[in-house]
Amino acid sequence: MTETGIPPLLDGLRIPEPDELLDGAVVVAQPMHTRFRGTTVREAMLLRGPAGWAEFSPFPDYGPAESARWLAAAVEAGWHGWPSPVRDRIPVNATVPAVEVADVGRVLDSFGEVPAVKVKVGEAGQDVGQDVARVAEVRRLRPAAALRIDANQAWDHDTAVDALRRLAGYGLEYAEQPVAGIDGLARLREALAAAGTDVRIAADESVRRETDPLAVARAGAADLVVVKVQPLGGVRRALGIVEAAGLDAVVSSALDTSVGIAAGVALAASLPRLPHACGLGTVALFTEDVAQRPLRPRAGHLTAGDDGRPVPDTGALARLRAGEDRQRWWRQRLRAAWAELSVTAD
Ligand SMILES: O=C(O)CCC(=O)C1=CC=C[C@@H](O)[C@@H]1C(=O)O
Ligand SMILES: [Mg+2]
Repeated sequence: MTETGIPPLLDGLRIPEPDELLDGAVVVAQPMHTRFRGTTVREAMLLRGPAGWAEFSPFPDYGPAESARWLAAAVEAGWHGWPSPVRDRIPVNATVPAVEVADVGRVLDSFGEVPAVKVKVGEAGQDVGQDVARVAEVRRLRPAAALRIDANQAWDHDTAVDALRRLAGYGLEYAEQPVAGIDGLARLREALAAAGTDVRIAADESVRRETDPLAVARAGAADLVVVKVQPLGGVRRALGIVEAAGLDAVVSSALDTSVGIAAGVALAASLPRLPHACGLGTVALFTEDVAQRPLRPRAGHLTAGDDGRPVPDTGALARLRAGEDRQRWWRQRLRAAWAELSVTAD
Protein backbone atom coordinates (compact mmCIF):
# COMPACT_ATOMS: atom_id res chain seq x y z
CA MET A 1 0.00 0.00 0.00
CA THR A 2 1.06 3.57 -0.63
CA GLU A 3 0.60 6.47 1.81
CA THR A 4 -2.73 7.23 0.16
CA GLY A 5 -3.94 3.67 0.71
CA ILE A 6 -4.19 3.19 -3.09
CA PRO A 7 -2.44 -0.03 -4.11
CA PRO A 8 0.56 0.77 -6.36
CA LEU A 9 0.72 -0.21 -10.03
CA LEU A 10 2.58 -3.51 -10.48
CA ASP A 11 4.11 -3.17 -7.00
CA GLY A 12 7.71 -3.88 -8.00
CA LEU A 13 6.95 -6.41 -10.76
CA ARG A 14 9.33 -6.00 -13.71
CA ILE A 15 8.10 -3.91 -16.65
CA PRO A 16 9.65 -5.19 -19.89
CA GLU A 17 10.93 -2.69 -22.47
CA PRO A 18 8.47 -1.80 -25.28
CA ASP A 19 10.38 -3.90 -27.84
CA GLU A 20 10.03 -6.97 -25.64
CA LEU A 21 6.29 -6.28 -25.11
CA LEU A 22 5.74 -5.76 -28.83
CA ASP A 23 7.63 -8.86 -29.98
CA GLY A 24 4.86 -11.06 -31.41
CA ALA A 25 2.11 -8.50 -30.70
CA VAL A 26 -0.92 -8.44 -33.00
CA VAL A 27 -3.93 -6.16 -33.21
CA VAL A 28 -7.29 -7.79 -33.86
CA ALA A 29 -10.66 -6.21 -34.74
CA GLN A 30 -13.57 -8.29 -33.44
CA PRO A 31 -16.97 -7.51 -34.99
CA MET A 32 -19.99 -7.32 -32.67
CA HIS A 33 -23.56 -8.56 -33.15
CA THR A 34 -24.99 -5.35 -31.69
CA ARG A 35 -23.72 -1.80 -31.30
CA PHE A 36 -22.24 -1.40 -27.81
CA ARG A 37 -20.50 1.61 -26.33
CA GLY A 38 -21.05 3.34 -29.67
CA THR A 39 -19.15 0.77 -31.73
CA THR A 40 -19.66 -2.41 -33.73
CA VAL A 41 -15.97 -3.41 -33.87
CA ARG A 42 -13.72 -3.91 -30.85
CA GLU A 43 -10.00 -3.58 -31.46
CA ALA A 44 -7.49 -5.17 -29.09
CA MET A 45 -3.75 -5.63 -29.07
CA LEU A 46 -2.65 -9.11 -28.00
CA LEU A 47 0.82 -9.53 -26.51
CA ARG A 48 2.69 -12.80 -26.25
CA GLY A 49 4.44 -13.05 -22.88
CA PRO A 50 6.26 -15.92 -21.18
CA ALA A 51 3.34 -16.41 -18.74
CA GLY A 52 0.71 -16.48 -21.55
CA TRP A 53 -1.12 -14.23 -23.98
CA ALA A 54 -2.08 -10.81 -22.62
CA GLU A 55 -4.48 -8.10 -23.80
CA PHE A 56 -3.89 -4.35 -24.09
CA SER A 57 -7.13 -2.73 -25.26
CA PRO A 58 -7.83 0.72 -23.78
CA PHE A 59 -10.82 2.29 -25.53
CA PRO A 60 -9.75 4.39 -28.55
CA ASP A 61 -10.50 7.73 -26.87
CA TYR A 62 -8.29 7.03 -23.80
CA GLY A 63 -5.00 8.91 -23.48
CA PRO A 64 -1.59 7.58 -22.39
CA ALA A 65 -1.99 8.21 -18.64
CA GLU A 66 -5.23 6.22 -18.40
CA SER A 67 -3.92 3.59 -20.86
CA ALA A 68 -0.85 3.03 -18.64
CA ARG A 69 -3.06 1.16 -16.17
CA TRP A 70 -4.37 -1.08 -18.97
CA LEU A 71 -0.76 -1.78 -19.94
CA ALA A 72 0.11 -2.67 -16.34
CA ALA A 73 -2.64 -5.31 -16.47
CA ALA A 74 -1.14 -6.73 -19.68
CA VAL A 75 2.36 -6.83 -18.16
CA GLU A 76 0.99 -8.72 -15.17
CA ALA A 77 -0.95 -11.16 -17.35
CA GLY A 78 1.79 -11.89 -19.88
CA TRP A 79 4.96 -11.62 -17.81
CA HIS A 80 4.01 -12.46 -14.21
CA GLY A 81 0.73 -14.39 -14.04
CA TRP A 82 -2.01 -14.10 -11.42
CA PRO A 83 -2.54 -14.96 -7.74
CA SER A 84 -4.02 -18.35 -6.85
CA PRO A 85 -7.79 -18.79 -7.13
CA VAL A 86 -10.06 -19.58 -4.20
CA ARG A 87 -12.97 -20.78 -6.40
CA ASP A 88 -13.30 -22.08 -9.93
CA ARG A 89 -16.96 -21.48 -10.89
CA ILE A 90 -17.74 -17.87 -11.75
CA PRO A 91 -21.43 -17.01 -12.27
CA VAL A 92 -21.93 -14.47 -15.05
CA ASN A 93 -24.64 -12.09 -16.19
CA ALA A 94 -25.98 -11.59 -19.68
CA THR A 95 -25.38 -8.05 -20.95
CA VAL A 96 -28.24 -6.50 -22.91
CA PRO A 97 -27.18 -3.41 -24.89
CA ALA A 98 -29.67 -0.57 -25.43
CA VAL A 99 -31.57 -2.55 -28.08
CA GLU A 100 -35.23 -2.36 -29.12
CA VAL A 101 -37.68 -4.50 -27.14
CA ALA A 102 -38.08 -6.79 -30.16
CA ASP A 103 -34.34 -7.67 -30.03
CA VAL A 104 -34.11 -8.44 -26.30
CA GLY A 105 -34.97 -12.13 -26.68
CA ARG A 106 -32.31 -12.68 -29.34
CA VAL A 107 -29.63 -11.04 -27.18
CA LEU A 108 -30.63 -13.05 -24.10
CA ASP A 109 -30.60 -16.29 -26.06
CA SER A 110 -27.03 -15.65 -27.20
CA PHE A 111 -25.92 -15.89 -23.54
CA GLY A 112 -27.87 -19.09 -22.77
CA GLU A 113 -29.18 -19.66 -19.24
CA VAL A 114 -27.69 -17.10 -16.83
CA PRO A 115 -28.39 -16.28 -13.18
CA ALA A 116 -28.38 -12.51 -13.81
CA VAL A 117 -28.97 -9.94 -16.55
CA LYS A 118 -27.52 -6.46 -16.88
CA VAL A 119 -29.52 -4.05 -19.01
CA LYS A 120 -27.96 -0.95 -20.52
CA VAL A 121 -30.11 2.18 -20.09
CA GLY A 122 -29.76 5.91 -20.67
CA GLU A 123 -28.51 5.56 -24.26
CA ALA A 124 -28.22 8.89 -26.13
CA GLY A 125 -31.32 9.50 -28.21
CA GLN A 126 -33.53 7.19 -26.12
CA ASP A 127 -35.88 8.06 -23.25
CA VAL A 128 -36.66 6.50 -19.89
CA GLY A 129 -39.84 4.96 -21.33
CA GLN A 130 -37.68 2.87 -23.70
CA ASP A 131 -35.45 1.83 -20.77
CA VAL A 132 -38.47 0.75 -18.75
CA ALA A 133 -39.84 -1.21 -21.72
CA ARG A 134 -36.49 -3.01 -22.23
CA VAL A 135 -36.20 -3.89 -18.54
CA ALA A 136 -39.84 -5.09 -18.48
CA GLU A 137 -39.13 -7.36 -21.46
CA VAL A 138 -36.06 -8.84 -19.75
CA ARG A 139 -38.13 -9.45 -16.62
CA ARG A 140 -40.88 -11.09 -18.71
CA LEU A 141 -38.43 -13.41 -20.46
CA ARG A 142 -36.25 -14.17 -17.41
CA PRO A 143 -38.60 -13.95 -14.39
CA ALA A 144 -36.11 -15.54 -11.97
CA ALA A 145 -32.91 -13.73 -13.02
CA ALA A 146 -31.22 -11.13 -10.82
CA LEU A 147 -31.63 -7.87 -12.71
CA ARG A 148 -29.30 -4.89 -12.74
CA ILE A 149 -29.14 -1.80 -14.94
CA ASP A 150 -26.18 0.30 -16.09
CA ALA A 151 -26.68 3.93 -17.16
CA ASN A 152 -22.99 4.71 -17.72
CA GLN A 153 -23.56 7.99 -15.82
CA ALA A 154 -25.92 9.23 -18.53
CA TRP A 155 -28.77 10.40 -16.27
CA ASP A 156 -28.98 13.71 -14.45
CA HIS A 157 -30.18 13.63 -10.83
CA ASP A 158 -33.91 14.16 -11.47
CA THR A 159 -34.01 11.69 -14.37
CA ALA A 160 -32.26 9.08 -12.21
CA VAL A 161 -34.70 9.55 -9.30
CA ASP A 162 -37.65 9.21 -11.68
CA ALA A 163 -36.19 6.30 -13.68
CA LEU A 164 -35.18 4.28 -10.62
CA ARG A 165 -38.60 4.80 -9.03
CA ARG A 166 -40.17 3.39 -12.22
CA LEU A 167 -37.66 0.55 -12.52
CA ALA A 168 -37.61 -0.51 -8.85
CA GLY A 169 -40.82 -2.50 -9.30
CA TYR A 170 -39.00 -4.96 -11.58
CA GLY A 171 -36.79 -5.99 -8.66
CA LEU A 172 -33.38 -4.44 -9.26
CA GLU A 173 -30.34 -6.03 -7.64
CA TYR A 174 -28.57 -2.68 -8.11
CA ALA A 175 -28.17 0.28 -10.45
CA GLU A 176 -24.68 0.78 -11.90
CA GLN A 177 -23.40 4.35 -12.17
CA PRO A 178 -26.80 6.00 -12.77
CA VAL A 179 -25.29 9.50 -12.55
CA ALA A 180 -21.81 10.99 -12.93
CA GLY A 181 -19.38 11.70 -10.12
CA ILE A 182 -18.97 10.72 -6.49
CA ASP A 183 -21.01 13.69 -5.23
CA GLY A 184 -23.71 12.83 -7.75
CA LEU A 185 -23.92 9.24 -6.52
CA ALA A 186 -24.01 10.35 -2.86
CA ARG A 187 -26.80 12.85 -3.53
CA LEU A 188 -28.80 10.28 -5.48
CA ARG A 189 -28.51 7.69 -2.70
CA GLU A 190 -29.90 10.22 -0.23
CA ALA A 191 -32.76 11.16 -2.55
CA LEU A 192 -33.65 7.49 -3.16
CA ALA A 193 -33.67 6.80 0.58
CA ALA A 194 -35.86 9.87 1.22
CA ALA A 195 -38.30 8.77 -1.51
CA GLY A 196 -38.39 5.19 -0.20
CA THR A 197 -36.97 3.80 -3.49
CA ASP A 198 -35.08 0.71 -2.50
CA VAL A 199 -32.32 0.38 -5.13
CA ARG A 200 -28.66 -0.19 -4.27
CA ILE A 201 -26.03 1.83 -6.13
CA ALA A 202 -22.91 0.37 -7.75
CA ALA A 203 -19.99 2.58 -8.79
CA ASP A 204 -18.20 1.80 -12.07
CA GLU A 205 -16.82 4.94 -13.77
CA SER A 206 -16.38 6.46 -10.28
CA VAL A 207 -13.93 3.63 -9.55
CA ARG A 208 -12.17 2.96 -12.84
CA ARG A 209 -11.86 6.51 -14.20
CA GLU A 210 -11.07 8.38 -10.97
CA THR A 211 -7.45 9.10 -10.07
CA ASP A 212 -8.33 7.73 -6.65
CA PRO A 213 -10.35 4.51 -7.11
CA LEU A 214 -11.09 4.43 -3.37
CA ALA A 215 -12.63 7.89 -3.10
CA VAL A 216 -16.17 6.68 -3.83
CA ALA A 217 -16.00 4.10 -1.04
CA ARG A 218 -14.47 6.57 1.38
CA ALA A 219 -17.30 9.02 0.63
CA GLY A 220 -19.89 6.31 1.33
CA ALA A 221 -21.36 7.08 -2.09
CA ALA A 222 -21.95 3.49 -3.27
CA ASP A 223 -23.18 0.16 -1.92
CA LEU A 224 -20.85 -1.88 -4.11
CA VAL A 225 -18.05 -1.45 -6.61
CA VAL A 226 -17.69 -2.72 -10.17
CA VAL A 227 -14.10 -3.73 -10.86
CA LYS A 228 -12.45 -4.30 -14.22
CA VAL A 229 -8.93 -5.68 -14.47
CA GLN A 230 -7.49 -3.60 -17.31
CA PRO A 231 -8.73 -0.14 -16.18
CA LEU A 232 -7.58 -0.83 -12.62
CA GLY A 233 -4.07 -1.96 -13.57
CA GLY A 234 -4.18 -5.71 -13.07
CA VAL A 235 -5.62 -8.49 -10.92
CA ARG A 236 -3.39 -7.79 -7.90
CA ARG A 237 -4.19 -4.08 -7.87
CA ALA A 238 -7.92 -4.71 -8.31
CA LEU A 239 -7.83 -7.15 -5.39
CA GLY A 240 -6.11 -4.48 -3.28
CA ILE A 241 -8.69 -1.88 -4.28
CA VAL A 242 -11.61 -4.13 -3.35
CA GLU A 243 -10.02 -4.96 -0.01
CA ALA A 244 -9.31 -1.30 0.79
CA ALA A 245 -12.80 -0.22 -0.39
CA GLY A 246 -14.38 -2.69 2.03
CA LEU A 247 -17.40 -3.12 -0.28
CA ASP A 248 -18.69 -6.12 -2.20
CA ALA A 249 -17.42 -6.19 -5.77
CA VAL A 250 -18.79 -7.25 -9.14
CA VAL A 251 -16.09 -8.16 -11.65
CA SER A 252 -16.93 -6.97 -15.12
CA SER A 253 -15.30 -7.02 -18.53
CA ALA A 254 -13.93 -4.09 -20.48
CA LEU A 255 -15.35 -5.71 -23.60
CA ASP A 256 -12.15 -7.70 -23.86
CA THR A 257 -11.41 -10.66 -26.12
CA SER A 258 -11.22 -14.06 -24.39
CA VAL A 259 -7.57 -13.26 -23.61
CA GLY A 260 -8.59 -10.29 -21.46
CA ILE A 261 -11.66 -12.04 -20.04
CA ALA A 262 -9.32 -14.68 -18.57
CA ALA A 263 -7.84 -11.95 -16.34
CA GLY A 264 -11.34 -11.01 -15.17
CA VAL A 265 -12.01 -14.65 -14.38
CA ALA A 266 -8.73 -14.79 -12.42
CA LEU A 267 -9.83 -11.76 -10.38
CA ALA A 268 -13.30 -13.16 -9.73
CA ALA A 269 -11.70 -16.47 -8.78
CA SER A 270 -9.41 -14.90 -6.19
CA LEU A 271 -11.74 -12.41 -4.46
CA PRO A 272 -12.49 -13.52 -0.89
CA ARG A 273 -16.23 -12.90 -1.45
CA LEU A 274 -18.18 -13.07 -4.70
CA PRO A 275 -21.84 -12.50 -3.84
CA HIS A 276 -22.96 -11.36 -7.33
CA ALA A 277 -22.74 -12.72 -10.87
CA CYS A 278 -19.99 -11.07 -12.93
CA GLY A 279 -20.19 -9.13 -16.19
CA LEU A 280 -17.74 -11.46 -17.88
CA GLY A 281 -20.00 -13.04 -20.49
CA THR A 282 -19.37 -10.39 -23.12
CA VAL A 283 -17.58 -12.65 -25.61
CA ALA A 284 -21.17 -13.57 -26.58
CA LEU A 285 -21.50 -10.03 -27.99
CA PHE A 286 -18.81 -10.75 -30.63
CA THR A 287 -19.54 -12.51 -33.90
CA GLU A 288 -16.12 -14.18 -33.59
CA ASP A 289 -13.42 -14.32 -30.92
CA VAL A 290 -9.69 -14.92 -31.40
CA ALA A 291 -9.37 -17.77 -28.92
CA GLN A 292 -9.18 -21.46 -29.81
CA ARG A 293 -11.79 -22.00 -27.07
CA PRO A 294 -13.67 -18.70 -26.56
CA LEU A 295 -14.58 -17.92 -22.93
CA ARG A 296 -18.35 -17.98 -23.43
CA PRO A 297 -20.48 -18.84 -20.41
CA ARG A 298 -21.79 -22.39 -20.15
CA ALA A 299 -24.88 -22.92 -17.98
CA GLY A 300 -24.42 -19.38 -16.64
CA HIS A 301 -20.83 -19.86 -15.51
CA LEU A 302 -17.24 -19.46 -16.61
CA THR A 303 -14.72 -21.85 -15.15
CA ALA A 304 -11.36 -20.59 -13.93
CA GLY A 305 -8.35 -22.43 -15.30
CA ASP A 306 -10.59 -24.95 -17.05
CA ASP A 307 -8.73 -25.07 -20.34
CA GLY A 308 -5.62 -23.19 -19.22
CA ARG A 309 -4.98 -19.67 -20.52
CA PRO A 310 -6.74 -18.71 -23.78
CA VAL A 311 -4.55 -19.11 -26.87
CA PRO A 312 -5.41 -17.34 -30.12
CA ASP A 313 -6.42 -19.58 -32.98
CA THR A 314 -4.15 -19.11 -36.01
CA GLY A 315 -7.06 -18.99 -38.49
CA ALA A 316 -9.04 -16.54 -36.33
CA LEU A 317 -5.97 -14.34 -35.88
CA ALA A 318 -5.54 -14.14 -39.66
CA ARG A 319 -9.26 -13.39 -40.21
CA LEU A 320 -9.52 -10.81 -37.44
CA ARG A 321 -6.14 -9.13 -37.92
CA ALA A 322 -6.56 -5.34 -38.18
CA GLY A 323 -5.03 -3.41 -41.08
CA GLU A 324 -1.39 -2.27 -41.05
CA ASP A 325 -2.31 1.34 -40.20
CA ARG A 326 -4.12 0.07 -37.09
CA GLN A 327 -1.17 -2.17 -36.15
CA ARG A 328 1.08 0.91 -36.32
CA TRP A 329 -1.39 3.08 -34.38
CA TRP A 330 -1.61 0.54 -31.53
CA ARG A 331 2.16 -0.01 -31.36
CA GLN A 332 2.62 3.72 -31.03
CA ARG A 333 -0.10 3.80 -28.38
CA LEU A 334 1.57 1.07 -26.37
CA ARG A 335 4.84 3.01 -26.42
CA ALA A 336 3.08 6.15 -25.14
CA ALA A 337 1.38 4.17 -22.37
CA TRP A 338 4.70 2.50 -21.51
CA ALA A 339 6.37 5.89 -21.08
CA GLU A 340 3.67 6.84 -18.54
CA LEU A 341 3.76 3.48 -16.81
CA SER A 342 7.52 3.42 -16.39
CA VAL A 343 7.29 6.74 -14.54
CA THR A 344 4.15 5.96 -12.50
CA ALA A 345 5.23 2.50 -11.42
CA ASP A 346 8.75 3.63 -10.44
O1 LIG B 1 -20.78 -5.67 -17.07
C1 LIG B 1 -21.17 -6.25 -18.08
O2 LIG B 1 -22.20 -6.96 -18.08
C2 LIG B 1 -20.44 -6.17 -19.38
C3 LIG B 1 -19.40 -5.12 -19.52
C4 LIG B 1 -19.92 -3.73 -19.67
O3 LIG B 1 -21.09 -3.47 -19.49
C5 LIG B 1 -19.03 -2.69 -20.06
C6 LIG B 1 -17.84 -3.02 -20.62
C7 LIG B 1 -17.01 -2.03 -21.17
C8 LIG B 1 -17.35 -0.72 -21.12
C9 LIG B 1 -18.51 -0.23 -20.46
O4 LIG B 1 -19.25 0.65 -21.26
C10 LIG B 1 -19.46 -1.28 -19.89
C11 LIG B 1 -19.75 -0.86 -18.46
O5 LIG B 1 -19.95 0.32 -18.24
O6 LIG B 1 -19.80 -1.63 -17.52
MG1 LIG C 1 -20.69 0.13 -16.19
